[in-house]
Amino acid sequence: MYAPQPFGCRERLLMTLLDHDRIRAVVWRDGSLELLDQRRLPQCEAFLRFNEAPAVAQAIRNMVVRGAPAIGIAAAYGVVLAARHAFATHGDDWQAAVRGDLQCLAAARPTAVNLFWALARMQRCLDALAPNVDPLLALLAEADAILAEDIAANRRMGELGAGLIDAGSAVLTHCNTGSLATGGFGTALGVIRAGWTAGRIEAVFADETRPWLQGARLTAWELTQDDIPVTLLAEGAAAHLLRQGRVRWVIVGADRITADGSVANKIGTYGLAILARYHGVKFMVVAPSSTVDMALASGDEIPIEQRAADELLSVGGARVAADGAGAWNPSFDVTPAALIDALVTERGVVLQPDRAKMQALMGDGV
Ligand SMILES: CSC[C@H]1O[C@H](OP(=O)(O)O)[C@H](O)[C@@H]1O
Repeated sequence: MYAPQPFGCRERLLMTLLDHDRIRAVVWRDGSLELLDQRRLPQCEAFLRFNEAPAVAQAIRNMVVRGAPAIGIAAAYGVVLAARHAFATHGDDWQAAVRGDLQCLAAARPTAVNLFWALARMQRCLDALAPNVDPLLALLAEADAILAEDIAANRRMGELGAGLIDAGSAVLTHCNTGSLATGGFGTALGVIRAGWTAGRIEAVFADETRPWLQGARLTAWELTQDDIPVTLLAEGAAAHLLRQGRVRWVIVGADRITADGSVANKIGTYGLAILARYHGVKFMVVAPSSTVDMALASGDEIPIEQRAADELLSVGGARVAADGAGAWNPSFDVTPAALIDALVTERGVVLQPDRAKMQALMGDGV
C-alpha cells in the first residue's frame, strides 16, 4: 500500500516557476470563443473563432476541441453565445430560444459527462438570473468560473497524483489528457508534469492512440513544448514494454466515471489496465469530480461513441485500408474499478475504488 507523499515547498515553487501552463485549447477573447484546432496539430497551431452555438457543437463533434473537461468548457461558452444570439433575436422570449442551442450542444458527443455537467450548470445559472442582473455578464462569469475551477482542480490533482509516484519512475500514458483536453495543465498529463517537475518521474512513454493519434500528435507536442522528454510507442508495443518491467505506473484520464468506480476512457484503456494488472504495474486514473456521473450505477450504462469508419480506414486523409474493408470504430471503452489502483480527483485520492468509496468521495454534492 502507498500513500500520497505531500509536496514540499521546493516542489510547489518549481511547479509555479516552470510555466507548464502556456497551452490553451479554449479561449474567450474579444467577445468570441476561440478554439485551437487540434485536428491540425502538431504541424499547425491555428485558432478558429466562434460566435454561434451550433458551430461550437459542430467543432466538438468534429474534434476541433476534444477531451472531456475541454468539451465542457467549450460548451459553457457556447451557452454564452447562444444567449447573446437569442437576446438579440427574441427579445423577452430569449430564454426559451436558448433551449434549442443547448440541445444542439448536448447532442455533440455522447460519452464525456463533462459536456452535460457544464450545460446543466449553465442552465442553473440561466434559471437563477435575477431581473436586475445583466444575463450575458452572469453567464460569461459562470463559464469563466468553470474554466478557472478546472485549472485549479488539475493543479491539485497534479500534486496528489505525483505524490503517489516514487522517485525514479517511468510511466506510460494513453491518448491526450493535457492542456489540450482541459482548461489547462491537464489531468493525467498534469500528474506527469507535476511528477517530472518534482523529480519523481524520470521517463514518459506515450502510445500513439489510434485512430485519431492523440498520443503521437497531441501528448508528444505538449510534452516537447514543456521540454519533458517523451518516447512514443505503438499501442501494440505496450505489452512488450510492461513485460520488460520498465514502467511503474500507467496513468490515464477519463470521460465518465460511474457510481461503481468504472471508468470510460479512450479506446485501448481497458486493455492497458489488464496488461498493467498482469505485469504488476500500478494503474492510475486522473479526473476532476465533474467527470463523475453518480446517476449511472455501472459502467455498462455509459453511452460509447461510435465514430466514422473513415477515421480508421484513412490516415491523414489518404485511405490505407483495402477497398471494400469495413471498420468498427468505438471511441471509448470501460475499465472496471477492480483494475484501478488509484483514482485521483481534486477532492482526494481513492485507492482501489468501489461503490462505497465513490459515495464517500462524492457525497451528496455532485
Ligand atoms: C482529460 S479527459 C481526456 C480524455 O478525452 C479523450 O477522448 P477524446 O480525445 O476522444 O475527446 C480521452 O478519452 C482522454 O482520456
